[in-house]
Amino acid sequence: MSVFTPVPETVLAQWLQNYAIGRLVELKGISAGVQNSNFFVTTTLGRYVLTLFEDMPRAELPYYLHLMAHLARHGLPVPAPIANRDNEYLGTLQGKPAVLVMRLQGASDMTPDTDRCTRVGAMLAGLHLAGQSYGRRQANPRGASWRSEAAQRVRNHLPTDERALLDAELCFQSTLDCGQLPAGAIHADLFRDNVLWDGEHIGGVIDFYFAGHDTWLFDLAVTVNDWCTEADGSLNRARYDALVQAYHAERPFTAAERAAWPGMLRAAALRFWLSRALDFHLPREGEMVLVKNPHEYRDILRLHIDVPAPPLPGQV
Ligand SMILES: Nc1ncnc2c1ncn2[C@@H]1O[C@H](COP(=O)(O)OP(=O)(O)O)[C@@H](O)[C@H]1O
Ligand SMILES: N[C@@H](CCOP(=O)(O)O)C(=O)O
Repeated sequence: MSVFTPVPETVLAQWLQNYAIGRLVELKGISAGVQNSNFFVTTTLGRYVLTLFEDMPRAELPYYLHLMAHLARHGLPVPAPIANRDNEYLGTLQGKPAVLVMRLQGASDMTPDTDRCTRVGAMLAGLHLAGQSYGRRQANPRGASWRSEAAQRVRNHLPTDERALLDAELCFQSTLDCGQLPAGAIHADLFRDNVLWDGEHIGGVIDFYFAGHDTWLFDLAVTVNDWCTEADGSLNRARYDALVQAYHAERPFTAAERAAWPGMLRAAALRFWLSRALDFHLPREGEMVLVKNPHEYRDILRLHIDVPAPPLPGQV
């Protein structure tokens, strides 16, 4: 369920007068997603998605919206936010910060083949390169300091074996130096459900609300952990090779990145193990939150420790 805040049609019709996109034809709540209230909005001029931000700080929202606008301007299939008549992306609706973005074509694919992994790898490299000229900067909200803090909050709720795994992993992560790795604006949550396929093409990349400044390699590791793993957490070699080679062809890896890769896959697995374990053990009160299985990411982490992934392509 993703409509936490209802929006009556009469209220939206009035609110749309702040925009130049015609009159309201249809409003429909969207049943996917876990963070915000989302609606499909059709007007006499086009199709849009309305998002009401439920608990994200208003001050952080311009970073995400301007990043989406920047990437769309660079030709990436990212929903461009719509400016209102005051030339602002962010408005207020039902007391919540609210934005309209373009509705993109397509549907997500939870069982992608190697061709789709190739396209995602190439698109992610393009997203990183286009992000180099983005002028704003905001730290990855789920970066290294969040991970340490989240680990302390969840640690005592874990069974003994998981607590030992967490302590050992935090200790390992604290030895890694990411200072030499190329960094910039990253999506940070490029899961299969955040990519819409329109035939063989990527019709849309959505949900930029975990984006931030961090290493490009972290973004790639998040993507590989979701797109290239089997149900037991092991890597699917064909999808893995397709995705990382396509990325490398657009934006070649550096030596420092190749050295950091095994640790980065672990950092990315830890990030989602922690957020899911927090949602599981310390659910946010009063919200209808879809809790995803934390064990999936605990197991991906364990497998990266036991069976390091094949090296990234490039000169040794
Ligand atoms: N710009 C868009 N174009 C088309 N569909 C979209 C767009 N934005 C969101 N959606 C649809 O809405 C659903 C929920 O959006 P999402 O951003 O994942 O929500 P949440 O922020 O709550 O996790 C997506 O699965 C997708 O079906
Ligand atoms: N991709 C994350 C959860 C983030 O939820 P989203 O619906 O906003 O993408 C996970 O799988 O844990």
